[in-house]
Parts: sequence; C-alpha cells; structure tokens
Amino acid sequence: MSLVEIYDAYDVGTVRALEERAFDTVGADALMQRAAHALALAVAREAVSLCGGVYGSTIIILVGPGNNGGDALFAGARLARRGARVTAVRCLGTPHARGLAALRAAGGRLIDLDDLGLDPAARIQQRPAADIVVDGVLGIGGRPGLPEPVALLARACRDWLVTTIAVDLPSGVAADTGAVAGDAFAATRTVTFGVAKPCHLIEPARGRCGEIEVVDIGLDPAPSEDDRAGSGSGRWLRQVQTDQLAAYLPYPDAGSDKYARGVVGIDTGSDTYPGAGVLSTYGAVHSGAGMVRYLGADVPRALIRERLPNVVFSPGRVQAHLVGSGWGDRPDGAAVLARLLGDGLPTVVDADGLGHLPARVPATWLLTPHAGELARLLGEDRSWVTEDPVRAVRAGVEKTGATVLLKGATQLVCTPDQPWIDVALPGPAWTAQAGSGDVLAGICATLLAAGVRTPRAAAAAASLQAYAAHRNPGPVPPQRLAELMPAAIARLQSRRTRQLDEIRRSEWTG
Ligand SMILES: NC(=O)C1=CN([C@@H]2O[C@H](COP(=O)(O)OP(=O)(O)OC[C@H]3O[C@@H](n4cnc5c(N)ncnc54)[C@H](OP(=O)(O)O)[C@@H]3O)[C@@H](O)[C@H]2O)[C@@H](O)CC1
Ligand SMILES: [K+]
Repeated sequence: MSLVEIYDAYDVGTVRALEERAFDTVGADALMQRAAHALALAVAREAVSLCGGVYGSTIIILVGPGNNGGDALFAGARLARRGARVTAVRCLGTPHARGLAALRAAGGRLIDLDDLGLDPAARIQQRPAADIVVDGVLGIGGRPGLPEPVALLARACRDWLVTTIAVDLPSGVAADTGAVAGDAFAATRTVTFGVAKPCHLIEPARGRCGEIEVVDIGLDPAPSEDDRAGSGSGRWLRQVQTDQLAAYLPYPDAGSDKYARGVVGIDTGSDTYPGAGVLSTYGAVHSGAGMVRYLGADVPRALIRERLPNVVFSPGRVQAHLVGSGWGDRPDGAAVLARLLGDGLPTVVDADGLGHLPARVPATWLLTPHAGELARLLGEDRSWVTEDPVRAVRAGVEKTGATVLLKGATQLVCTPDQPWIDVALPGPAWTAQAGSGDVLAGICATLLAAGVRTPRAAAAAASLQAYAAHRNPGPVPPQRLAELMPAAIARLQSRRTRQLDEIRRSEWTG
C-alpha cells in the first residue's frame, strides 16, 4: 500500500470503469479490504496522535447503505480488534451486511441515528463521547443533498469540532462537480481510493476534504481513453504541482535580450477605471517581461508613468497582447479585438473585453473570465457556472475556440484538443480581492510573450500568483503581491535548477 501524490482526478464513471477491471482481476472483496485497511491505518494514526494509541480510543463510524459504509465497517472491525471502542451509527438504509457482521464479531456495536439524541430545535447539539468520527455515509454512489436528520448530524459534527475522517469523500458533496448543495460533512482528512475525484480538487467540496490521502488499492492509476469515454462526462483534471510550475516558467539565460524575454502590449484600463490598467501592467512588469508597452487610456497612462518608469508608451513590436480589464463600456472594443485577431499574436482578453469577442478566436487566445463573466458569455446564469465549473469552462472553449482560464476559488484551464483540464495551484482565501484578476491577466500576457504555450501560460500564471500569495500570507493588496512576484520566481528558479541537477545526476549514475 503506497501513498500516491494527488495529481490526476477522474469522474465517477471513469472510476467505475477502473473498478470493473480491478474486480475482474482481484475481486470486489479484495478491493474493499484494501480500502478498509488503508482507512483503518489513517484512523489509527489519528488515534495515536489524539489519544496516544488505538487501544481505548472512542470511534464513531457513520454508515450509509452502500459500499462506502462497508469500507467504514470493515475498518471499524480492524480498529475494534486493536482495542478501540467502536460504535457504528446507522444513518441511511441498511448497512453493508458483511461489514456489520465483521464489526460485531470484533466487539463493535450498531446504534441508530435517533439514539444520538440530536434535537433539530437545539442550537448546539449534545456531543457524544467520540475521539474520532468516520464518515462512511455516502461515497461515489451518493447523490448530493443529505436528507434530514443526516444533514443535522453533518452540522453537529462541524460544531463539535471533532476529528472527522471521510471515507472516499465527505458525504453530501458532489463527486464530479465539487458542488455542495445544502449540508455536507467537513472532514479533517479524506482517504480516497485509487485515484482522486473532481471533488478533491474543486471548491467548495475541496475545502470540505481536509488533508487528502489517495491510497493505492490496485486500480489502474492511468485510465485509458476507453475508460474515460465510457463515463460519458469524461472529466479528467490535472492538479498543477509546484515542481511543474517551476518547470513551466521561462527563465532567461546569458544570451537573452528583451525580445527573448518577451514584449507585452497592454491596452487595459480606462479614464473611468484606471486601476485595472495600472494593476495589469504591474502584473506584467513583475513577472519577468522583457519590456511592457502600455497603449491604453490617458489617466492610467499617467499613473503608470509615475510608478513604473520602465514601461514604454509608444507603439512598436510586441509579442503578446493584453486587453479588456477595466475597459468599461468601450465603444471601439469590437474593432480593437478584430484588429488584434488580424495580428495573429497570442492575446489575453480579460473582463470587459469579453463582451466584444469575435465569433471565433484561435486557441492561442486566452480568455480570463470569472464566473459571472463566463456566464454572460454563455448566456447562462452565474449559478450555472458555479454549480459545475468544469462543464462551464468546457462550454466557454466550445463556444469561442479560445483557451479559457476560469478564475475563482478553483482556477481551471481548458483548451481545445486537450482531454484534461488543468487545475492551478490553489491560492489562500486572501487572494479573493479586487484587482487580483487584473494582475493575473498581466502575468498571463508576460508568459505568452515569452513564448509559453497558451494553456501552460494560463495554468502557470494562476499557479504563480497563488504560490506568491502562499509565501506572503495575509491581506496583501494585489499591487504588493505583484511586487513580491520576483522573489517567488527566484525561488522557483532555484527549485528548477535543483530539479535539473538531480536529473543530470541520475543520468550520470544510470
Ligand atoms: N471505486 C472503487 O474501486 C472502490 C470503492 N469502494 C467504496 O465504494 C463506494 C461506492 O459504493 P456504492 O456504489 O455502494 O455507493 P455509496 O456511495 O456507498 O452509497 C450508495 C447508496 O446510497 C444511496 N444514496 C445515494 N445518495 C443518497 C442520498 N442523497 N440520500 C439517501 N440515499 C442516498 C443510494 O441509493 P440509490 O441512489 O440507489 O437510491 C445507494 O443505496 C466508494 O465511495 C468507496 O468508498 C471500496 O469499497 C473499494 C473499491
Ligand atoms: K463518505
């Protein structure tokens, strides 16, 4: 049994296809026992740290009607055999029969949810004696939306601040979309089997998972195209890792000049909204552009001239364009975009620019909407985007032909002809503030001007901003975060140098 670093996530349909193949080779029982073993280990580790050992710890196992409850009951049996006091609570339907028999044979017992004495009218529920709660109510067979009184129990567990370990996923979250409709459990740790699922990467579900452990139970960790196609929805997400971010960024060498590093042409901001022009230029300047030409309105131009003397204000050669942030209601917006389309250069279209898009644009163009802007682009409600951001970002790509970076708590990058969707490194909640998106658009444009492929530039830019914010926690305003970007890039460059040294060393040592 080994820990797998979380990287790829697949939808439930794909997981079911993998499960079927594994059933054929090792059998369903073996898979469940492996899952239960890994789960019991995770609970035991928690018991050791909270109570000094498994023996004598008090564990409550919440069980639903499916195999998720089966995993939890078999894990409970293992823990009871090691001396834990294990009580299973029947939350929904009939518990997994063999799992329950195993628990009882090991000295555990089953009670009903009613026996916990939860009171719907009480503001604070009486806390049962429990060191650890294991959430085995629903797994990948769960429909979102917990029925009462399970929803009340989920709320109570959150109020009790009890260590909660979710089996596969926190019950109540939608496995494929990451949506949380109504109440859901919030875990301290989630132990998931074989591969991660979208809910482990996408907010708000991700925030309910706590620490995530993907354990190897013998499923193929790399589903084939057939496995994915069979699922119907084909959701394949790839979480950017810090090492990848370090590898994706362009670093100059001794022979680089400003054109090798890239010249960005920026037409953002307006006399009404000058801040967006300033911030997007800050983003471009501080993420490594060789040169930035600001070609926008007069008021932002004057502000930029005061703050960033290295910015050039005359037209000339550029290698990537950035337009749209803070344009407001710009009458010539469509004409500007039509002209840029003729240029054939990679182009970032942000914010108000999205309202002026030509019918089709190339995949080298990058659109950077937040949920509301993507909804407007698609003629949908904002909730249509937030309830299933993967579906929405795909729809944005299909409609426009562009690469789309959907901004928000989880930032997704989708591009035509690539079967997976990249998930940027998640940033701290402090980065949700006015101006973050403008700076991000500037970083995207810099990476494009340096010649980074559009989807990679988008995933790297969003991840870089998150990385810099993590290194500088707290309410740091976006312009200050932009100024902290060079130090973050330097750290990533050192990391990349170490990676390359290791690769060379391993090549030498065979
Ligand atoms: N993948 C793998 O390789 C392995 C997977 N394993 C484990 O199996 C788990 C999946 O098991 P599973 O298929 O039995 O589904 P699970 O979620 O336990 O329950 C479904 C039941 O709940 C019911 N139900 C659903 N939603 C409801 C709601 N809102 N409110 C009320 N009821 C609701 C639903 O009813 P129905 O939809 O049929 O009406 C059905 O009866 C997986 O997460 C992992 O833990 C491991 O054992 C090892 C290998
Ligand atoms: K669960």
